Amino acid sequence: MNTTPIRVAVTGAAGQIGYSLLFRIASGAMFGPNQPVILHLIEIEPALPALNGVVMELDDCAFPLLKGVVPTASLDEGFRGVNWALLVGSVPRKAGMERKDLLGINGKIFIGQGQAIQKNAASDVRILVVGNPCNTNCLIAMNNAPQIPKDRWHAMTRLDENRAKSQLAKKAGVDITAVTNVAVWGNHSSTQYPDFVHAKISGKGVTDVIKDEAWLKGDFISSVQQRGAAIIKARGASSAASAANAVVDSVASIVNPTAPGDWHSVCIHSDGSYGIEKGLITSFPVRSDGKKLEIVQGLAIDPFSQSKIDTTIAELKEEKSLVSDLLPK
Ligand SMILES: NC(=O)c1ccc[n+]([C@@H]2O[C@H](COP(=O)([O-])OP(=O)(O)OC[C@H]3O[C@@H](n4cnc5c(N)ncnc54)[C@H](O)[C@@H]3O)[C@@H](O)[C@H]2O)c1
Ligand SMILES: O=C(O)C[C@H](O)C(=O)O
Repeated sequence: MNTTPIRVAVTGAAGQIGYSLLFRIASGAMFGPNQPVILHLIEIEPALPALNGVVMELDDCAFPLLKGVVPTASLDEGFRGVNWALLVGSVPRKAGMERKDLLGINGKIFIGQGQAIQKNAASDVRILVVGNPCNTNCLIAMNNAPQIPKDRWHAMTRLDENRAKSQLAKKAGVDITAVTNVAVWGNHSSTQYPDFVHAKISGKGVTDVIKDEAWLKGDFISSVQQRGAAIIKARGASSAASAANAVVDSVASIVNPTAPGDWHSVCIHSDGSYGIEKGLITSFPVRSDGKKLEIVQGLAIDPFSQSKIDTTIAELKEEKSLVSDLLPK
């Protein structure tokens, strides 16, 4: 048992995702069964009464690994000394909207949060942005915290990876664990490219197992791209439990070594790999050695994949230009 707890800040802690996420972190699902945690729960002032109810429920779980809870509306207090900052708090889209339509409402939240993380967090802080549009919100926070190394910033496409795996497993009639090497490229948006070309089923290329190329190039991609919207239509609210599960998966895959030969998807600061503009927060296939992430290099990108990647990167550039006034010069 480690004796020093990891301090984890969660913004929007009284929201839908928060309600699924906090209990998973406190139970040990994110950092393992021997790692104590202290939760810093950040909400806006009007949500503090609801947050108080969530804190009561956390108490009532008597989690052995939960060594403290700090509920607050103060960004300074909330981010003080934290090792991880999970930026969930922001407004979800409604039916008929694209995620980038939220930039005007949500973008500015990430200026103050980036600044407060830089001022208060532990020197080893790592950040995962979930609130949409998560890539560009992460770009805003990162650029407002220039002293934090760029490789600490992440935005979430693990939900898309998990969705893609589930679709491929169903189509091939195999267990979900047989599907590996699923890369999501680009933006967490309807332009993202879930890459079936490099994905594997039981170690074989997906195209050797699923012969229906029209499905792979058509319904597979669009169903992953549109899954968030389909859930909003069906539930009247955006995905929450599956999103929280993807947050747990994302962090666990960053802090633990990746299985040999496999990779996962997360959005990180582009270093120019695969010709993608430096500095954009872009989803790549990544591997971890338990300490550091690296972009998987050397994948051959065929013309079909390249055109999909070009489209999603063009959208990220467009989003960046829309928020230029939120990025310090
Ligand atoms: N990246 C992904 O894969 C993914 C998946 C699902 C949802 N999301 C996004 O996550 C976000 C949260 O979704 P939800 O369903 O939990 O929404 P929700 O409305 O249920 O909860 C959001 C919470 O954030 C709080 N909040 C708002 N502004 C805040 C601020 N400045 N500081 C702290 N807290 C603040 C609200 O009070 C609310 O409690 C949305 O933007 C949604 O689109 C992303
Ligand atoms: O689609 C949304 O707006 C919510 C979330 O980003 C999702 O992918 O489910």
